[in-house]
Amino acid sequence: MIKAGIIGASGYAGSEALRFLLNHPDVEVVGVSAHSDANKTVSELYPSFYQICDVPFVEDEDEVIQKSDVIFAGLPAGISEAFAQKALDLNKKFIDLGADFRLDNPDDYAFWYGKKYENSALHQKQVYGLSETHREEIKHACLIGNPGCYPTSVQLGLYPIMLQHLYANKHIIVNSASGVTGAGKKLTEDTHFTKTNESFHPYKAGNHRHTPEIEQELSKMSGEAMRITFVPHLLPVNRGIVSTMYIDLKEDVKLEDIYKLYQNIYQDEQFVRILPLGKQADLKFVTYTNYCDISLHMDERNHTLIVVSTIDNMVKGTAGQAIQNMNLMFGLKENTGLNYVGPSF
Ligand SMILES: NC(=O)C1=CN([C@@H]2O[C@H](COP(=O)(O)OP(=O)(O)OC[C@H]3O[C@@H](n4cnc5c(N)ncnc54)[C@H](OP(=O)(O)O)[C@@H]3O)[C@@H](O)[C@H]2O)C=CC1
Ligand SMILES: CC(=O)N[C@@H](CCC(=O)OP(=O)(O)O)C(=O)O
Repeated sequence: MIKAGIIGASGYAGSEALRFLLNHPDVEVVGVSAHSDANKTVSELYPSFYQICDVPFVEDEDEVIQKSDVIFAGLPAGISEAFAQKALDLNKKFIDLGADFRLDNPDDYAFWYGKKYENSALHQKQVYGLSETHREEIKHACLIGNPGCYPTSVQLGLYPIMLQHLYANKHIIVNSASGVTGAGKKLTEDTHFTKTNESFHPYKAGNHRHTPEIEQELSKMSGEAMRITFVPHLLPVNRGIVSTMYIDLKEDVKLEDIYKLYQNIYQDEQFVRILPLGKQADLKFVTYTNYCDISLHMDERNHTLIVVSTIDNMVKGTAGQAIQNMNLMFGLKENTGLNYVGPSF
């Protein structure tokens, strides 16, 4: 059995990782940590765990790190470095659900997150954890920067286009909408029920911190410096992301050929489903699952491809992705513990 621990386990990302790990046949959860809720049991904080996980959160992250073979960190940006270093010193594997090991360029991290990489040597070991595009590196990694939720949906939606250079220009417009769990459990003025319910609005338009992560990875896929204009929106649902991407295509590229290309590139990927032409990706059918559903559409008049990509931000966008990566790191079948079907209605 793999011994797994979660630090920052009282947050949304950490508790979602716990939900999946408890159902994983090859994992034993050996420790969970939290600060404000230290000494409360998991089920006191989250009643869905009642009689399933009644252990208390401990305050000391080191205790969890020492007991575990793999540590999942669901912490705010800027505090994972020291924990990751401790884990690696003890030959453990570390999967960071936050943004501290995603960006290759320290200047990008400093600019977008307002913090510096303190331990440069540690960042040489980081591997970007989008399983479908970095599989071989992930298998040998000890330190994973699990992708952001929006970047996961966008990259999976654009990967075939990037690989085949089907874009007419290197600038792509991306509109995304996320459920409110994306903002974490801490209540803010903008996440009050009264403010989100029956509303829908953009935020951080053209200025969201996932922009450099998306550009970094699209550029690696295409081998060219890609740029995006990214506009996230807050959707009054608990879970789910819908990303809509608009790509001006090279001449003579047809929708049917693009559909075949997507089918071909994703044919062995269980968690990426290319919907038949004419169907529309819908977040309802991926919620609570590790699936990413993609639909393809053509604006014929402007020769613009429209790609719609949907995921559950808490699963393929966070915890499910992290467990998919753990499976790869430990040589398990990649879908172990992740075979959930979404709701029918
Ligand atoms: N929600 C989502 O959809 C996604 C989240 N992520 C990332 O995952 C990480 C966690 O996000 P999320 O779960 O949403 O956030 P939450 O605010 O829900 O949880 C944060 C967790 O971190 C703990 N924490 C806060 N400050 C400290 C500290 N100084 N030292 C130790 N623990 C601390 C909190 O515990 P306590 O309050 O007890 O201190 C809590 O357990 C973030 O980096 C986020 O960006 C990534 C992808 C998607
Ligand atoms: C709806 C909502 O607020 N979403 C969050 C997503 C953040 C997130 O999860 O991003 P990291 O993993 O990079 O921290 C946001 O826009 O900041």
